[in-house]
Amino acid sequence: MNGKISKSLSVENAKELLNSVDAFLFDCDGVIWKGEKLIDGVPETLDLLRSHGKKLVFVTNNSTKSRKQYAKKFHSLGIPVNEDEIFSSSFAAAMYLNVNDFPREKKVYVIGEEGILEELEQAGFTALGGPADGKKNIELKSDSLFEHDKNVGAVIVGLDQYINFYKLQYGTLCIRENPGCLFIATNRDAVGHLTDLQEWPGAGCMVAAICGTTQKEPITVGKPSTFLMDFLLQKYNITTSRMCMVGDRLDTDILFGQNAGCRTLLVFSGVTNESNYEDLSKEVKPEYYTNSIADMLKYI
Ligand SMILES: O=C(O)COP(=O)(O)O
Ligand SMILES: [Mg+2]
Repeated sequence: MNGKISKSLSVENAKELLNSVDAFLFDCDGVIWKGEKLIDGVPETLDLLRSHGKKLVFVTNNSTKSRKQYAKKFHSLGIPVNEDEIFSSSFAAAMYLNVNDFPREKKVYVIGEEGILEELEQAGFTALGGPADGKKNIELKSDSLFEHDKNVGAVIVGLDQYINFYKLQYGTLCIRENPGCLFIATNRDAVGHLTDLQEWPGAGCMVAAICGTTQKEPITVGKPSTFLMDFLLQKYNITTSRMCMVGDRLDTDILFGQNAGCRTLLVFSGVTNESNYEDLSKEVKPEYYTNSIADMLKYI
């Protein structure tokens, strides 16, 4: 909807949107929850949409969990969601290697958390790094040489609250010294609502660190890349023009929706709000915007 004027969601257009869409694609952080806390009215809204026969799908850039771990989180918050309704950037990273025939005898170094490791393992890949390297310290001594595995053929970088100098050196050496080593970013979100009260550094800052050391740009598999859309389309026989992407970030969620040909709805319950919207929406404009998905309860 670039170039067009964005509209505030209202009784009239919410009904039109509902009638012309078969699936709602929801971003998670800032739309469904903030950290461990559900956003008000979300379970009721999802129930309402399901009662109208809509398919609900969850597309998250947060790579710290696998699809299985996300399904558990949804259940613990009282929302019944199946693993196959979740499309996370951790899954995207493993699938990128899969569809590109990454050799199973090669290894993958992970700057990130458990979610990426679980998805790699499920896809049959051997991973190194991740949380296990979170407590490793470096001592910069004149005679010490940092050894890395020459068999690492890909480095995946995602959100990592335990990022350290050891992981930065490991990932950097693999990309710089192992011939053909891939540099994959799960996503490049600047910040995210990892807790309910404030925003925290997003995967974009971990990715930027490795861009800085290697002077290379990664392959990004999460939003706004439409890589995950192929998997979604394999599962749901719905044309993208009858899907609506709902998110709190313009440069990932809304752009992903637009890149894929979906309708788009921006919500002000996460990183974009009424005060920064004007500034942030210069390049990417959603079709609709509203305070929270719970507004649909009023409009539908
Ligand atoms: O927290 C992040 O990195 C982004 O996650 P989201 O795509 O669910 O908003
Ligand atoms: Mg979000």
